[in-house]
Amino acid sequence: MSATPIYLGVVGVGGVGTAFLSQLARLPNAPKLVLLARSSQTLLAPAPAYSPAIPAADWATASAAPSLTKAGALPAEEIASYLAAAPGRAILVDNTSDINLARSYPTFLKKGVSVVTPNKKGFSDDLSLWKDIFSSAAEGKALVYHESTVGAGLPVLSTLKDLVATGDEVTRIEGVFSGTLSFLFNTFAPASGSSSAQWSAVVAQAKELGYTEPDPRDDLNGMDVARKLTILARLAGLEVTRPDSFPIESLIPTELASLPSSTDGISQFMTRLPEFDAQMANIKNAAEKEGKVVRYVGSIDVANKAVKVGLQYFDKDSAIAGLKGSDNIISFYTKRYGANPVIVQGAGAGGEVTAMGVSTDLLKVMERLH
Ligand SMILES: NC(=O)C1=CN([C@@H]2O[C@H](COP(=O)(O)OP(=O)(O)OC[C@H]3O[C@@H](n4cnc5c(N)ncnc54)[C@H](OP(=O)(O)O)[C@@H]3O)[C@@H](O)[C@H]2O)C=CC1
Ligand SMILES: N[C@@H](CC=O)C(=O)O
Ligand code: NA
Repeated sequence: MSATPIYLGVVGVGGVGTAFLSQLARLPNAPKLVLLARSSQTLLAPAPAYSPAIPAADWATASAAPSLTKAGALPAEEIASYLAAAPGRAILVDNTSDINLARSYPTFLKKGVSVVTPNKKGFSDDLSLWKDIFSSAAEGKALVYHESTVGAGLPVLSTLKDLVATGDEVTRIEGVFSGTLSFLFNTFAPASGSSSAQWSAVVAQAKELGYTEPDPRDDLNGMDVARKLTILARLAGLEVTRPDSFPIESLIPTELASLPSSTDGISQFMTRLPEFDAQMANIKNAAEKEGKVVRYVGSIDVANKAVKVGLQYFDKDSAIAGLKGSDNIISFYTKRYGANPVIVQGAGAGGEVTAMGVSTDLLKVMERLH
């Protein structure tokens, strides 16, 4: 472990952020938490001493302490300058799903501030941003880790990176990449037994359990899966230009597609979704008529540069049909492993398991920073 003092800024204290802060409080040699922000408030350890630090275990109570500086939302540039000026190495943990914060990663990295995040946006948007993030990291001698952007805390990106780094050739990646969609279909259309659950009620349950994106429409419209496949495809060597550069099957009823992307739009969507339960029941019944179940899956055919995201029927005794809860299953087919893929499987959504991936990345950055 590096002897250099390490200073941490955390943005986002929702489901993942809160779980991360409680894991941080239990880490041995935890870095000093000197900045903590949510959408409208920022808490800072006063510069130039960057002391006292914010107690991770008790940040909500400590936010009233006069020894800490309080501010409203700060521009990303200001957060980057504050962290870069700390008397040691600094790390930003972005626990939001904000594209604008993600677009400013190059600013942090060029200033030498490393980035750890479960936020998919920066790594799955324009290819130019992906390239900018990694060249800025090299320029600023900073590190970027984003394991929880695919499969939450499951070792998906580390497995793929290890395969590629050791010279294996990845030919195909396929599976179930959404914890929310896995939970929805496993509950709504189970492979064994039957379910009378309505689609909209299960969507509300997934949101309640913290599996969905801050806007659950990002799960139901397939974009969350498309973003994950974009990240995997890029790590496997494909230059995917954008996450919508391939066909994506949406489960959003057409009648609700134009609701605004605001908080009000989310609640209108959730309120009106039950009107369309029959549409999803028809999809479930059509699969059942063939003795199968329907699941939402994705695949990357590396040689043919083809990415696919959408619904597919599966035999009831298949591994995908038999998944439980929010489980993801990701199969890597490679030259070295031949016909039997490397498979990573387990919970693919939820605050604690996602935060575990963020904490693991934080430990890796702390070990590797000089
Ligand atoms: N939940 C899961 O299972 C998984 C989530 N992820 C990713 O983790 C990230 C967080 O998800 P989750 O915790 O569920 O989301 P939540 O909606 O629960 O929390 C989001 C947090 O980000 C804050 N926030 C949003 N925009 C900004 C901003 N511009 N500046 C400062 N703070 C901001 C919100 O502030 P406020 O509190 O003020 O509203 C809130 O605290 C997302 O990128 C998601 O894709 C990845 C894998 C799994
Ligand atoms: N909303 C996402 C969270 C993890 O990436 C999902 O359900 O998979
Ligand atoms: Na992961």
